[in-house]
Amino acid sequence: MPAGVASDGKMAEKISVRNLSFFYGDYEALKNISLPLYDRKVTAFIGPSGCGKSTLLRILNRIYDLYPKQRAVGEVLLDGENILGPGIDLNLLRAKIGMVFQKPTPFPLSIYDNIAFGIRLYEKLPRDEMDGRVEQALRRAALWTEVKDKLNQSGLSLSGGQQQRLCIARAVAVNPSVLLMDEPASALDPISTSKIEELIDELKADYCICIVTHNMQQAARASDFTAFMYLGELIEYGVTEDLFTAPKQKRTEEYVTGRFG
Ligand SMILES: Nc1ncnc2c1ncn2[C@@H]1O[C@H](COP(=O)(O)OP(=O)(O)OP(=O)(O)O)[C@@H](O)[C@H]1O
Repeated sequence: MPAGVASDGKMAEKISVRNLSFFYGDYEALKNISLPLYDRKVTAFIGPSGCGKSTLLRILNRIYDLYPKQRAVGEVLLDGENILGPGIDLNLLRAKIGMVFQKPTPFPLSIYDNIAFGIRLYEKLPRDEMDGRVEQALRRAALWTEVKDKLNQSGLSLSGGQQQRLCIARAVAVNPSVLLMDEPASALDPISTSKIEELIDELKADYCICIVTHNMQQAARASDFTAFMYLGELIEYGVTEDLFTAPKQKRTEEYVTGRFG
């Protein structure tokens, strides 16, 4: 059976978001959202500023848990298990669901240790195996040839685009099954942006990828499915090409054609 296909021949639903609402204190930032996130596909979250895209992404690995007064209601099933429930090991969850932020955030460590640091949290490996894992992660993030001769230099010495690929390498190094990306290319120049988009296209062979983007062309180019959100509601979800060429909702059409937002 091909990867990413369930036993009944359908695409495998890696994450199922079900009746999800989210509150910052009393403010309801997400209202009863339900959608599937398929394995080995890219899903883009789009919508005008403040519609809840980042909030939705941040629920998927429970980053909101770090903040008091933030609360999710509903279910987010990862391989059938509700990750919003009690008793979830958050470190394990964040190893399974990696996250890449808008601004590259390398640790102030060597390139090598940026990758090894995360692996050491979960596994104790002899040096030669660790070397192999670091190389593998850097290759996956299309960075190896650029850094292989300077692994001991600081991650902060790299260009912005390289730093972002280092962060992607750091996320994939712990063998996640889902990658969340919050506007991963918005701080980068056009060449670095297209490298990140190419990389997303390669990585989707192995991961379920969710990407928040303000860039309509990027969503259209890089994603298989798109969710259009507005004021905390999911207005429309579907195959990216359909949503861009034949949107069902008027507000989706206005947004994707640039008439508002
Ligand atoms: N820490 C917070 N405390 C209170 N309200 C918040 C907080 N973070 C976000 N919000 C509110 O929740 C709503 C959704 O915000 P969110 O950042 O998810 O939107 P977004 O679609 O990602 O926006 P942008 O495209 O501008 O990043 C907004 O109304 C925002 O003001």
